[in-house]
Amino acid sequence: MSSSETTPSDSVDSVPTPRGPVDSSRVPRYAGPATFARLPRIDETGGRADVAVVGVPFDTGVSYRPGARFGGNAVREASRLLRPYNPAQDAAPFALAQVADAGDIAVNPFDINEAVETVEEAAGSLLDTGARLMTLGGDHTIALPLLRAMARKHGPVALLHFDAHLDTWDTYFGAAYTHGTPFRRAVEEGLLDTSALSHVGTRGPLYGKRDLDDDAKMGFGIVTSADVMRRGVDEVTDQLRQRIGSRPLYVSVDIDVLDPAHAPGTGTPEAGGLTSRELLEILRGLSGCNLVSADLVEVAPAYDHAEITSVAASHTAYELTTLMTRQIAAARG
Ligand SMILES: N=C(N)NCCCC(=O)O
Ligand SMILES: [Zn+2]
Ligand SMILES: [Zn+2]
Repeated sequence: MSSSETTPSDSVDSVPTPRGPVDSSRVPRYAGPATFARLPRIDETGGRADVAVVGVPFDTGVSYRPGARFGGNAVREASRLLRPYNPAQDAAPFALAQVADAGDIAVNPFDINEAVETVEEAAGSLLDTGARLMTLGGDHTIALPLLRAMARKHGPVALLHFDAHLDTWDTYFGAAYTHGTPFRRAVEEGLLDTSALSHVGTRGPLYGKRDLDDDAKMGFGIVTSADVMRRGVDEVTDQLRQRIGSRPLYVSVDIDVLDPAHAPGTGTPEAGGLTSRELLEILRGLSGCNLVSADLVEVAPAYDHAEITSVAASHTAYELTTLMTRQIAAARG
């Protein structure tokens, strides 16, 4: 397929021209194995990527429906339809910097502690090459080792967390590492800049009012899904941007932030969520933020229909990737 990939012409001095996606006008987009957006595998770019898309097929941390271990590959399949120019951000993301698919991290499904260590190590190795990460989960447990790797590189990071759930609960069945607890652990470990923590899209029943009190004590601000509906995307995005400022920013998107009408394929669905249009617009509004890496988690394709969820997820990852490549290109001048 290498003879049919798009070859962007606007290379920057001393930076190799990025190798782009397979050209879908010459090779049918449904042909061949799936990589994210039909981009090259990282072994096809000499192990080099400015943004590495990496899968984490792991769902041992879930409290309800399993299946997010298949999420990354479902997103890759759905991403075959993405195109090289992103009009909403006026950018050709894969021409601005090298985005490559780094494959999957092979994590132990029978041992959460070991899995968490494996993710941290693999993420750290990719970050050490200079890449930013666009991680495709997997359940939300993986945000903890990803944030450990981020903090090691950047120090405590600002967090923008899109999710129906707080994910700052303490333990489930006595277990500290679950998909409902990563951000409490991250605060406890000092991985986050507690002056810039926001949940967006929060909704649904809680265990008690104390969940909110604990969350606020950790430093989180909450923009509920009803806030997005009442105040609108622009006002909410302005507020989030002010809170983030120029800090290194990590974005974690749990696909259940979307209403089940927009993302049925997930393990812990909650009614009354964001539309995919709202999510994509808020993300686009982050342009200029110092986005150091992002994850997209909790896609569970067994509950999906007509790829509704994985298509929304692929577009979410596309907007996040575009933000990162724009920033990389701007820094190169
Ligand atoms: N989907 C994520 N990440 N967390 C949901 C935890 C919901 C619960 O079982 O209380
Ligand atoms: Zn959630
Ligand atoms: Zn979550």
